[in-house]
This record gives sequence, C-alpha cells and structure tokens, in this order.
Amino acid sequence: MPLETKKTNLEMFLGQNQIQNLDSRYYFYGISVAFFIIFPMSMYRFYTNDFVIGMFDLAISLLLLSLSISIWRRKKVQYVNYVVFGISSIFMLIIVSVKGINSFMWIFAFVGIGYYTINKTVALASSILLSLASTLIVIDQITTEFLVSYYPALILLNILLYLGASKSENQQSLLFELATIDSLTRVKNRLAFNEKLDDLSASLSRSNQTVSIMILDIDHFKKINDTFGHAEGDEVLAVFAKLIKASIRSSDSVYRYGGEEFVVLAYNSNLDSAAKLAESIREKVAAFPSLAKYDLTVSIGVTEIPAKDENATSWLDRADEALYLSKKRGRNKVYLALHDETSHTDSYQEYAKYFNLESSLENKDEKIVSLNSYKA
Ligand SMILES: Nc1nc2c(ncn2[C@@H]2O[C@H](COP(=O)(O)OP(=O)(O)OP(=O)(O)O)[C@@H](O)[C@H]2O)c(=O)[nH]1
Repeated sequence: MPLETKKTNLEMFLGQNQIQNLDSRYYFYGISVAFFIIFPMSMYRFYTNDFVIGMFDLAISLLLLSLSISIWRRKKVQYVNYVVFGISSIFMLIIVSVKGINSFMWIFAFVGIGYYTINKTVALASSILLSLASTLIVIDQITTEFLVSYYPALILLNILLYLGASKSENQQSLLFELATIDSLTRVKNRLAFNEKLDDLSASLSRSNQTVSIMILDIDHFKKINDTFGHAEGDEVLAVFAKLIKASIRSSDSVYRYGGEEFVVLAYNSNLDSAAKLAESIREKVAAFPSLAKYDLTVSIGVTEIPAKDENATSWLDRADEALYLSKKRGRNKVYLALHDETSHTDSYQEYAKYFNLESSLENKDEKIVSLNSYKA
C-alpha cells in the first residue's frame, strides 16, 4: 500500500516543528506590540528633551523591529527570546541608574517577561541578579520601608511565576506525549515520524550520516483479527511493537505508521547493517514464543538514505517498493531497495555475494534485491 506523508490538520497543529512555528507567531506579535509601545515613547522622550532615555528607547525599538522582521522571515525563534531578555535586562538597569528608585516597579514587568519567554530557572536567576544589581545601583536612595514592601512582593511574584511555568511545562510535555505516542503500542506514532522525517531532510543534507529506513508490515493481520478477535489483535500489535523495540539499538527509533505497519529508523547504519537487523527481526518474529499461536510473520522493505537530490517522500517510496515486492513474492521476506549511492556496495552483484545471494538476483539490473528469496 502506498505510504501517505500528507499531514492531517491535527498533525499540522501539534507537531514539534509546527509548535515552533506557532511560537514564532506569538513572538512576532509580542515583539511587534512592544515596538509599537516603545517607539512612540522614544519620540515622547525626545519631545520632552529627555535625550538619554530617548536614545535608549529608540535603540531598543529598532532592535525589536529588526527581531520581528527576522522572525517573520525565518519562522524561527531560536535564541531570540534570550537575546530580547538579555537586552531588556540591560535596558532595565540603565533606566534604574538614570531614573532612580522610581523606576523600580518596571522590574516586576521584566521578571514576568523572563518567565514567559525563557527557561524558568534562568528566569529565576536573572530575577535575583536584576534585583540585586538594581538595589546596589540606587542603594543610597533605598529606605527600610521600601525594602520590606519590595522584596516580599518580588519573592511572592517569583514563587507564583515559577510554579505557573512548571505547570505549563508539564502540561506541554504531556500534550506532546499524547500527540506523538501511540496509545496501543506505546511506540512513537506517525506524527512523530513525519516530524522526524522533516528534521532528517534538513540535517542529512548537511552531514555525512547514513540512516537506514525499514518498513515492516505484519502479514495477513486481518486473519488474526478475524480468527482471534480485535482485542487479541490489539495485544499482538503491542507484543510485536515491544519485540521490535527490544531488537533495535536505543539510538534507533520505531514508529507505528498505521494499523499493522511500523517504520524503523536506524541511525549511523548503512544498508548492509540495516539488512542484517531487518533479517534478525524477521526471524525473531517468526520464532517468538508468545506469537507462535498466531503464526505471525512480517514482510520488511529496507533502504538506505540519503541519496542525492531526493526528498523524504522518495525515501519512503523506495522502502515501500521493496516492501511491496516482499509481499508480492510470498511475504515473510526482507527486500532491500538499493540506489546508486548505496554505501559499501560497489555493485548489486557484489552486494548479493556479500549476503550469499547469487541465486536470489533474478534480474541483475534490478535495484530491489531479496535478502532471503532462497527461502521462497
Ligand atoms: N486489532 C487491530 N487491528 C487493526 C488495527 N489497525 C488495523 N488493523 C487491522 O489490520 C488489518 C490490515 O489488513 P490488510 O491491510 O488487508 O493487511 P493484511 O491482512 O495484514 O494483509 P497483508 O498486509 O497483505 O499481508 C485490517 O483488518 C485492520 O482492521 C488495530 O489497531 N488493532
């Protein structure tokens, strides 16, 4: 069956990359609003001959403008939040040193911005440092009355914001887990796989890493449902997923792509080692004691990525073609889709020799080879 990489609306909304896009939209709006507040303020300062603060306001507003343009163009917020927070804090200290103790109330706003934009622990540390530095700057103006009202309020604000940030972090990771883990098999789901493919498309073009991808499809699964019932079919899927997870390295990943179809991404693995892994999984499934009752077997299509000028959809198409052949030629087989840049493989004939497959190559020009068609 052809693999579908198009995302659903839910996937579009909840994926990690999409969350980043969503974040970037919030930052774009937030920073743009800050620009439209601070820029008129700088004009007002010039109008009232407050040139020092006016220049700072102008510099900050221009910086905010360039940041919002950069976010709008790149759709990424990496480090922008830290840059904005760092600059705001310096700005805050300058205001305190020029305007004195009357500008202290701004610290509460900056503390709030910190918890909203950066890591909560860094925000807490920054809040303490900002308060101490501001206190030292205006130490000669500070009264005991000011201290006993200011510090308790600041401590209370930090506690509340820290607890709020922890709660929101937990909710976010729970939401992300719910969106990316398959509830039946507890392996990652198709959304997580699509996200990973997006990341791989971006990173593999810049690195020499070789990743292999295998698609595993349980054979005649409909029969298991029909014979033993859907609930037992569910259990078989869960055991199958566990078995695959136990068979791969901890750095590799398994995803439930749909119904009885799974995908494994084997990192730093060329086609040769992925082929061995796929074959060992195929053998284990066929011989696994708790699956013996179901006569369970699996067909697997394997390919190595990347190949030049290829997008992620063609990686899947290639592995899917190999899976299709393994189904067509009798199931319970591993088929490998080679491509012209397959590593450690000078020729398909040599590849076949490596796996003792001379007899399996029916057509020497064929780019999909069977790893175990001798068992047909
Ligand atoms: N129990 C259970 N069955 C599922 C689940 N998802 C999909 N299926 C079943 O998996 C079966 C897949 O059937 P087919 O696509 O015809 O494939 P198959 O019977 O495995 O045959 P081949 O793939 O051609 O070997 C269908 O009967 C689906 O109802 C699930 O979550 N639980």
